[in-house]
Amino acid sequence: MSEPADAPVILCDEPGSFARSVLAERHPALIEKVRDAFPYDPEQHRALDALRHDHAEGVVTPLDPGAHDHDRWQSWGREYFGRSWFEAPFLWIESYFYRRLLGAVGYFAPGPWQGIDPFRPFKQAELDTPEAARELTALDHLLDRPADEAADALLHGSLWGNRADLGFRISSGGAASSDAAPLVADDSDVLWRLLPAGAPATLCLVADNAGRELLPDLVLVDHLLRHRRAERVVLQVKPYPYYVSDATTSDVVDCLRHLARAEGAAGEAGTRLWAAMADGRLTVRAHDFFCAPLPYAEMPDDLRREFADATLTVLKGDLNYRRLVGDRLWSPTTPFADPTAYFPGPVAALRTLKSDVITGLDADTEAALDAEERHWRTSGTHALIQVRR
Ligand SMILES: O=P(O)(O)OC[C@@]1(O)O[C@H](CO)[C@@H](O)[C@@H]1O
Repeated sequence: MSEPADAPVILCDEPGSFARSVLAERHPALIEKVRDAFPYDPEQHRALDALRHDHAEGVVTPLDPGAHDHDRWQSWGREYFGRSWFEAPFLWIESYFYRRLLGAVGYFAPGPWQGIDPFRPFKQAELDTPEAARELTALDHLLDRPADEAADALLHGSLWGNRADLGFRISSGGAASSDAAPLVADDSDVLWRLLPAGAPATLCLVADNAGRELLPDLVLVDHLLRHRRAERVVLQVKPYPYYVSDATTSDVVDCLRHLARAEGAAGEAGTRLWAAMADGRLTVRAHDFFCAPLPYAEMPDDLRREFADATLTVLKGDLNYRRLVGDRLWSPTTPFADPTAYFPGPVAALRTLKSDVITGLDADTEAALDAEERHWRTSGTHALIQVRR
């Protein structure tokens, strides 16, 4: 079994590794996708060219000294500046890549492009797909079922919604789905015991992707509030665009509007959620730490207090999992409770597997996965619900 001291931090220099492929293939493709999606000016094109070149062949350079977050990144990245992008820890360099991409298109600098989300067209297109429409229509039947049965179905909808990750789809050739496989770990009974109906629970939901992941997340939130499994829900999103499709406050607004305008049960859920925002039962927060290149073990005190005050914190998605347990090559049978022992309150991970990090499997499951599929850790075809009380 791996201990933190001997579970190696994932770097990007290992030939053939998933982390290396993200840097070598996913990031350059994303730069071009963003470039094609906007009528950028010559300066923005030059900045994108420079980022692409540095990323492939150059070294990691610090932010411009005038950048609002220069000092923060200086302290987070001191040891990686001046080295190849491929020598940095995977978790750190991916966050820095997104920070630099936003910088290249002028997201942070005062001027006409300030605050224009370069990923917005992709996130919005998600909402208008026939698949998204079908998922909302299906709620008409689902929400008629007994509350516990509906709760389970909505929990799974939110879990598998995590496949709707646009970064992942850039490198998986667009495939977002296959039939849902049995979960590789399933603590959903523990999760439901932490949220019994009628108890005054506060749920903290740390969102991941916008669009087709956030819609089922919001429908789940509506169900928990409506059936009194939660008295209050705090939805934590990113303070700025990140990892392509991660949800920001604007994306929450887009999804709530989309739901509220829908027909049938989806529209009713949207109307209830709109009201829950107005009366404070549903709150949106966007802590800076959610875009930091750090594991949750290094969270600041104010966020630690928020998590400590929640009855349960649910972390959605693959990146949140990496940050929760640490972006390390754990032995898969390392108990989930070990690397999450520091977390200040009960915590659940809802995640489809899209990176090498995994803990909490039993030995038989690990053996079956190894026998069944070479890339089970990164293919996005497996999922888990893990809980540490
Ligand atoms: O957090 P999410 O949206 O579930 O997944 C993010 C992701 O696609 O991006 C990283 C590589 O770019 C991996 O951790 C993971 O595969």
